[in-house]
Amino acid sequence: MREIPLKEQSIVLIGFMGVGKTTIGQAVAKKLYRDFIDIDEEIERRFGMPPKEIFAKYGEAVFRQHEKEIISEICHKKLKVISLGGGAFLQKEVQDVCLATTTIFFLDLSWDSWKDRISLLIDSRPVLQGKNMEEIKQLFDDRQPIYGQHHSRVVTDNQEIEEIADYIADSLKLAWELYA
Ligand SMILES: Nc1ncnc2c1ncn2[C@@H]1O[C@H](COP(=O)(O)OP(=O)(O)OP(=O)(O)O)[C@@H](O)[C@H]1O
Ligand SMILES: O=C(O)C1=C[C@@H](O)[C@@H](O)[C@H](O)C1
Ligand SMILES: [Mg+2]
Repeated sequence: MREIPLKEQSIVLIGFMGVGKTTIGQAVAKKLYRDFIDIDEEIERRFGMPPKEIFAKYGEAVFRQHEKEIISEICHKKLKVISLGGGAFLQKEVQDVCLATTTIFFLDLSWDSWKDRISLLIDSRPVLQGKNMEEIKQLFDDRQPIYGQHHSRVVTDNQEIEEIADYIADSLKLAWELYA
């Protein structure tokens, strides 16, 4: 398959759950006049239920299989901004298809900042259910290496959503100019 030119590649946001992929992805899409696709919302639309219910009714493996298939399909589309779910990059096939077809930004938030956000996440994120803080920290640490494969890393501690989105949009415009 022919390589997608840099400027036309979809932008993919990765990172641990709750770092802001969905929120920031929406803002980046607006700034770049692109369509926004959130993979969790896409899975929810196709199943007619949110990830938490899919996990409870069908199990994580079924969720991951659909997540992988949907990402493989959507990454080949041009000119989108795509936010993945926090665990999507656990799958090698997802890493490979995103690296080959898109420009990937890793949203990097420290544990100290992330833990202050937990009340916003605890009810809706199935992988946090039933875990104590120590176990959640372990999950946070265990998952960091999977986000190591990316094209650009953005440290998001103490940054407003709009500031992060501006940074991503501006750095993309610079890269498109430099590598045109
Ligand atoms: N930079 C930020 N500053 C303050 N709050 C933020 C920031 N980014 C995101 N949030 C808040 O954190 C919460 C989680 O954000 P969001 O749903 O975008 O995370 P996510 O990375 O998409 O998570 P998931 O991996 O579970 O899909 C939301 O309530 C959002 O408003
Ligand atoms: O980090 C995870 O494993 C997940 C994050 C969410 O975005 C959802 O994709 C789902 O709740 C699983
Ligand atoms: Mg999200």
